[in-house]
Amino acid sequence: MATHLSPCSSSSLKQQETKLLLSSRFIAVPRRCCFSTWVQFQPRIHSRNHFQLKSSNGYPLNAVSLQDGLETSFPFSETENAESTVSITVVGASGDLATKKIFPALFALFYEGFLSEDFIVFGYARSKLTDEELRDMISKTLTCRIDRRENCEDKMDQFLKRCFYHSGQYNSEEHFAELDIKLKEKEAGRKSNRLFYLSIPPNIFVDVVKCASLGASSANGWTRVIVEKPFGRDSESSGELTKSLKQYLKEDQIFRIDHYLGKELVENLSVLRFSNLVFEPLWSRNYIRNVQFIFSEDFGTEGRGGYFDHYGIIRDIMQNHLLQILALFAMETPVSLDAEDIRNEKVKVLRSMKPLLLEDVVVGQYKGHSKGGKSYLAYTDDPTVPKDSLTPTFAAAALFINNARWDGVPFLMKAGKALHTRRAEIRVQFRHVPGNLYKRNFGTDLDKATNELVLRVQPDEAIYLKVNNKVPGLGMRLDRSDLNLLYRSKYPREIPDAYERLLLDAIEGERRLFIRSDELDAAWSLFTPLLKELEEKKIVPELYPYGSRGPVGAHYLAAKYNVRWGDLSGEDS
Ligand SMILES: NC(=O)C1=CN([C@@H]2O[C@H](COP(=O)(O)OP(=O)(O)OC[C@H]3O[C@@H](n4cnc5c(N)ncnc54)[C@H](OP(=O)(O)O)[C@@H]3O)[C@@H](O)[C@H]2O)C=CC1
Ligand SMILES: O=C1O[C@H](COP(=O)(O)O)[C@@H](O)[C@H](O)[C@H]1O
Repeated sequence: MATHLSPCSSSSLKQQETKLLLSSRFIAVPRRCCFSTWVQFQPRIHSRNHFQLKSSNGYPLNAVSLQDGLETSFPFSETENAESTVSITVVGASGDLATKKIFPALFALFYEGFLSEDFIVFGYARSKLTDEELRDMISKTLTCRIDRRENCEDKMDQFLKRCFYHSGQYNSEEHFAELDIKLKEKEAGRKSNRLFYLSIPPNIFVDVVKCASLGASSANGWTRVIVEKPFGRDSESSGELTKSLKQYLKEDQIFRIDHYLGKELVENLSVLRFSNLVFEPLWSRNYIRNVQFIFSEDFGTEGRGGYFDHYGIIRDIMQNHLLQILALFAMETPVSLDAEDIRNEKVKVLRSMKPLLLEDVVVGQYKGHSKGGKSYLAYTDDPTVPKDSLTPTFAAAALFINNARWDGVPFLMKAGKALHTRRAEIRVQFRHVPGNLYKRNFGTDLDKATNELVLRVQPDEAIYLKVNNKVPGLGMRLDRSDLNLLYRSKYPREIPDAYERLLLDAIEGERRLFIRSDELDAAWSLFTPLLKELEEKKIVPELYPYGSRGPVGAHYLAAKYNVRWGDLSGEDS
């Protein structure tokens, strides 16, 4: 990774700490440090400068050591940090994602002290709004942490004062040049670091990148662009998108976001695996019988039918969120926690996957249903969805990794809208105990006795391991229990939203949780042939009632590989 680190002895650390107390120019960074787990767990004497920014991998990061996309690089010192500004322009500011997720995440970062004193937020969209109107709109969706409400109103006011709006077309370089003038005014001659968040429909990504990069790039700091999914709809369109983006940006300026990578439990997956001796030795075909990645929502595509019908659940959830988790789950140990080392390992896994066959996939679509006196509309009842749409709102798939570690292990995925519950989890089912002495105590169904590790990503984050134990008392009755790390009991503090982590990482230049273009290519290579076949053969999805557990085809698919879906086992359903 192209970072320039300034080594620092403990005595110079002390000098800098003194400097810190004396000079108000250093305010921004120490506040960040106060909340850093790195500060809590890293030794104080560190070979790197301890005022450097902290990234989500727990290491301090020299965030702007390289002017991303510019030819020259320069070391980033605290002095420069104090004299530089960060602006975040949310393009598509009037939209759903921006108001629901991005502005609230920025506020949370500000509230927690993770944004420097000098940050600026700009909303950009076509809607004609004044600064005040933007503030009014945003203020409705800002929330305070449940457990930390002190000064929240004041903080909101302070945050809103740093938010501005510029109305413009997405394909007008001139309008972005006007934004540039406004940004420069706020930056007041300091070095400017600029982050653009593309919270807009994908058909205008390239227009915006072109106009923003030509009209509003930073002249003296970094310019980065967060791109929301979907990154194309198949290998070809994704390749074209990448090519077009790279006309205006370098790869290191592009931050392709997959917000599932910012979720707490997904972050914890690698920690669990690589920092516990009890798990890593088991992490292979020798002990793991199958792995399941499950996503379900208890609501349909209401309000997003127009978008969804063009993509479907495989592109919306499987090709990105679930596949990214699979790659993290199955990758070999990376050389280090550096972004490139981790992404190299993820790409290797993705490229080792067996082509996905139509016979290993089940698709479904929800139909209308009445329950408890309430009627739920079918997917095709949405006026923005064609009546004869074959777009799947549910899919299940069995995937395989052709490598020594995972040969023959089914990796099952299941994703659906309008199901009976909202849930995202990773389930690892271990093999049966060979020659189990207690076999007869379990009856004929040995599956009931296998260990299962569950990472519940949401809701109610938890990691639990199903183990067998003896029921206390005379005799020998066995039972299954959960060794349960329930986050709300162990860590009563509110868990930050995924967008907070990802925005902070983008600001700090940490790319670990963003998708590199070769990862994206590999992900599309896996799904594109299947998607084409589904569409060319006009495969009719199996209908399932709104609010049900999905099509029965998913059970047959699992059964084909001797698997039972863990979420429907009765214990956890
Ligand atoms: N909403 C969500 O929960 C999620 C969204 N995403 C992705 O994030 C991005 C933004 O999503 P979302 O906020 O829901 O999108 P919206 O449909 O709300 O669009 C965002 C803004 O873009 C402008 N816009 C909308 N349609 C068009 C159009 N056809 N041409 C030009 N401008 C248009 C509008 O602003 P104005 O008219 O003022 O210019 C709108 O406020 C998308 O790429 C989406 O796939 C990803 C994950 C979840
Ligand atoms: O990317 C998407 O994710 C959301 C689900 O996100 P979550 O964080 O609320 O679980 C999904 O509803 C949407 O269809 C999809 O585009």
